[in-house]
Amino acid sequence: MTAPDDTPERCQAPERPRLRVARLFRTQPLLLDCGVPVSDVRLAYHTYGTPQDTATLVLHALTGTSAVHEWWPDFLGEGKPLDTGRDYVICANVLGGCAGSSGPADLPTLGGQDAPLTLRDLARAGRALLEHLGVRRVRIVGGSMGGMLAYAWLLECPDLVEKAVIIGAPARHSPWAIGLNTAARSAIRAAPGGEGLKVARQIAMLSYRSPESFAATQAGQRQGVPAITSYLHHQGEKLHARFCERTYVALTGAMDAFQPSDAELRTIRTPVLAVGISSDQLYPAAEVQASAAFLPHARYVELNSIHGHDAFLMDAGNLPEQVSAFLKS
Ligand SMILES: CC(=O)SCCNC(=O)CCNC(=O)[C@H](O)C(C)(C)COP(=O)(O)OP(=O)(O)OC[C@H]1O[C@@H](n2cnc3c(N)ncnc32)[C@H](O)[C@@H]1OP(=O)(O)O
Ligand SMILES: N[C@@H](CCO)C(=O)O
Repeated sequence: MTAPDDTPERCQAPERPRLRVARLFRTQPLLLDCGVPVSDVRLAYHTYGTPQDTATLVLHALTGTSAVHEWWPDFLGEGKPLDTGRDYVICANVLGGCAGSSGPADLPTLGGQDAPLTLRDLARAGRALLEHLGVRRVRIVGGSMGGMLAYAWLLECPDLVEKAVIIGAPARHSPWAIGLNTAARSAIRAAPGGEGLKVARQIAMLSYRSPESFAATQAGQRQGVPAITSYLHHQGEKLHARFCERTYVALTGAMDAFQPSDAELRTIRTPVLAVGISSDQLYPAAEVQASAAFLPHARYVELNSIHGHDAFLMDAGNLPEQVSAFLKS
């Protein structure tokens, strides 16, 4: 990863993707929904393509980063939905994240605890980044947490959003999703310092794939233990090496607390493409479809894959073509 800088790239097209950091809310603080004001917020971001005043904004998943080229190669590039030959593509690590943006350790506390963040807080911080970059209108594309955050953008910044693609995400968390996050946060609180985060990732991984996916990829033994056991340990170690437990608690808390009403969802006038994933155990396709049904201008399509929730990242099928067609329409 190259060193970040805070220079908006107005005059030249970037040669290689580069992490930049914008410093926002330096004169006027961001007032979080919990009532705490935050000044001098850092948002780390990548841009792709030539700067324009209309952009495509990518909203990453829970443990994602702004480096879309690293995690979504099927979607980013010339002729792809995030068309670097035609569009100005922006992705920022969310407020509260741990990939260059201001995270819980940088933010003020509330009653001695990390100040709770909301998805609307994250959207408001993102809006300030767009202003910093001179962007007036956006098409937004988000998967998983990024899809829920897209709902927050549609409610918080309807004036900015031209259209939205919401992949593998409901408008609000079900008891099932909150329950999984509760168990993950309990693990972190029971074993702070890393071991709990590893267990949290193991729990989450079981909801990100499917029984059929693991039967296909993790049958049998590996080094004397069931392959799935060794796989989950490996995934726990991997997340521990790249993620922060306070961010995990903050972002899962923000997702769980986001509960827009049916009436609020019906006010969304923006055209939306909602995508369910046939084998999603975390956010069942029917739940994604039911959320989209509240939106007056939503179309629903389904990605068929055995690989569960993570299919949008690893087994996208013809979804890139469908997203391209929607964004160009
Ligand atoms: C690649 C990145 O961009 S990660 C940084 C940014 N992260 C994000 O944006 C979040 C979104 N990305 C993700 O969640 C993930 O990267 C995904 C879903 C796209 C892919 O997950 P992966 O873990 O790479 O894929 P998969 O489930 O196939 O696991 C492969 C890994 O498990 C290891 N593995 C597979 N089976 C086993 C097993 N039985 N025992 C031990 N290890 C195993 C592989 O060796 C490989 O390890 P490595 O990643 O250290 O090379
Ligand atoms: N696997 C993705 C999806 C989570 O929703 C991540 O780790 O962020």
